[in-house]
Amino acid sequence: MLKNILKSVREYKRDSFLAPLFVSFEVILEVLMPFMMAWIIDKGLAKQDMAYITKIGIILIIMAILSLISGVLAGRFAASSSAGFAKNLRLDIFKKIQTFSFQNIDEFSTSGLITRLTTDVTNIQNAYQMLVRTVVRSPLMLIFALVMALRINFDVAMIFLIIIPFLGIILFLIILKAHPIFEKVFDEYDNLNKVVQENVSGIRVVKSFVREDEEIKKFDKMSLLIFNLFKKAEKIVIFNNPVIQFSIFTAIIFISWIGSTQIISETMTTGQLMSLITYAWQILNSLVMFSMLFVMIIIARTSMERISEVLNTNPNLVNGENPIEQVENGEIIFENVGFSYVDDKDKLALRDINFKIESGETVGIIGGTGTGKSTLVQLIPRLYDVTLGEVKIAGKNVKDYDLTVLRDSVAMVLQKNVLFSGTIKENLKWGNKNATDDEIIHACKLAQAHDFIMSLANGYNTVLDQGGTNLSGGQRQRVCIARALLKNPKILILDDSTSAVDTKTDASIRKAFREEIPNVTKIIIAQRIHSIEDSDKIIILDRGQIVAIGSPEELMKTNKIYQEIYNSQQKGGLFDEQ
Ligand SMILES: Nc1ncnc2c1ncn2[C@@H]1O[C@H](COP(=O)(O)OP(=O)(O)OP(=O)(O)O)[C@@H](O)[C@H]1O
Repeated sequence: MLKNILKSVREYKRDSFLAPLFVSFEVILEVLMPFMMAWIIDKGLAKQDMAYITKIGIILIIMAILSLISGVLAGRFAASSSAGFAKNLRLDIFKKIQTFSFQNIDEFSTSGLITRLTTDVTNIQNAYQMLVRTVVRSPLMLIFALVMALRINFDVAMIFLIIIPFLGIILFLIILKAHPIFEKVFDEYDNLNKVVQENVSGIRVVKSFVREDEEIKKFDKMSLLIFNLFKKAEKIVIFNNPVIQFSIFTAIIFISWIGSTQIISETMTTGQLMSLITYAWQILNSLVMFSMLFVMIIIARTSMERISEVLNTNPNLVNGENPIEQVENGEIIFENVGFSYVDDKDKLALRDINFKIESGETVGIIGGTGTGKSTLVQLIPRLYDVTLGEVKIAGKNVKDYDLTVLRDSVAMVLQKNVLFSGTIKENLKWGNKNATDDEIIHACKLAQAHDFIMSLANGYNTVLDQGGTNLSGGQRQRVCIARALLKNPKILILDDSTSAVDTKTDASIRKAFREEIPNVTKIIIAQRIHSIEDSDKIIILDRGQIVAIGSPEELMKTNKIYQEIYNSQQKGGLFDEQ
């Protein structure tokens, strides 16, 4: 886990090495200073030797300045190495997420991935910064101060050898108890992010349903849960400070008591006692720092586990060996296809799906909500892989194609398609980054988007807000269709993508498709039967299975479900027109 994450340090290895190096200089100087102060007291003051006091004083000042410079440099390198490491780590996670399949993303959840990219990386950054400064500083300070103390007075300094292992055990117990709670905290962070993400992206719906109070309550509940978990974890963690303080103050009292009796009996000098007390403080300091580092490591360990989960996940949709580099035509075959979102053959969202679509055909898919229409079409460009059976395009299993080639040949306008911030033209160019203005206009004309785009003050250069919220639902759908057309696909799938477009424009889009792109296989999922009644074939889905398949005329004659839908919508249509 650690190795995998530390790979992201890369070009910041030098700074990560320099920080502890300067920390070591700082520690050596800090530990030597009390020793020399003892000389001033014992040798200089006792003999009233001003020249000696001045000489050692000047050396001490130089050492203090050098220690300060080392400290500043160590801080600078620690900050740059940790910030750089975090930057690389974030990029590595982001890159990995780009390789994920829909299924991988479902497993982690979008909010889970956002927490990993933000909070978790920040935790690791903080711990790393502390680590490069403290990992050398604390043990070095502890060992040097201890050695110096033992050198001054072995018997008195023995007290530290009892206290340090005692504190080590306590710290270990604290980690053991606090770690599982921090783990829970981060899971709750995922949920908090989910609430925020849902609320912010759906703020218009929240407002139109006057759900602000409920949303605030939901958020408050989540925050309170995190607060309580943190409190619980901190209650355990906070315990280490008083324990350390108590132990060290006991040591200082003990040293002062023994030390003063030894001064009286002239087996110890005042300077030595003063140095011993300073070393006790340094030991205290390094233990406190060490315990803080431990707390950070407990938090960071949870974050590291969560991040390495992402980094270690192999995208479950990858190219096979020698992938096919070209899709010949738009013929689609489903053979005994079954699909489960949870990869469980007993929980199939689609079962026994068999059909053939000839290249260039227009096929409509209808069925009630949740019957598997979107699921079925997502198997064509391999957004998900089948659980059972095979999906073939132009006679070859979709798994045998190069993924990029496959997805370039299958343009899909998803039900929840999004536009990104940028101009309309930039969004359209997602379909083909080399598209000329003429090609863009042609695609927009086919999608019946050109006229409304031209009516905007800045035409194709109109800047869209995030999600394209400054366009109407129907306008957004048409831009998305044009974007898909620009890919020059062999197969075009519209997943309920004209639902917000008026019936007349919808008919014009279909007419344009028929006339202008006759060789492209078109699959249209629709709720309105009008949107598919001129298809070559219609597939009716019910509870994940095909219940009928045939031309609209055949179905009208033979299929009860189709007749019912047709008649009910026909009535609705007449009613609308009255
Ligand atoms: N990402 C997912 N993870 C788990 N289950 C899912 C996921 N997406 C859809 N499902 C489930 O699969 C089934 C089919 O959903 P699908 O979206 O294909 O239906 P649909 O016919 O397109 O519905 P609609 O017309 O409402 O869009 C539903 O029971 C749904 O709950």
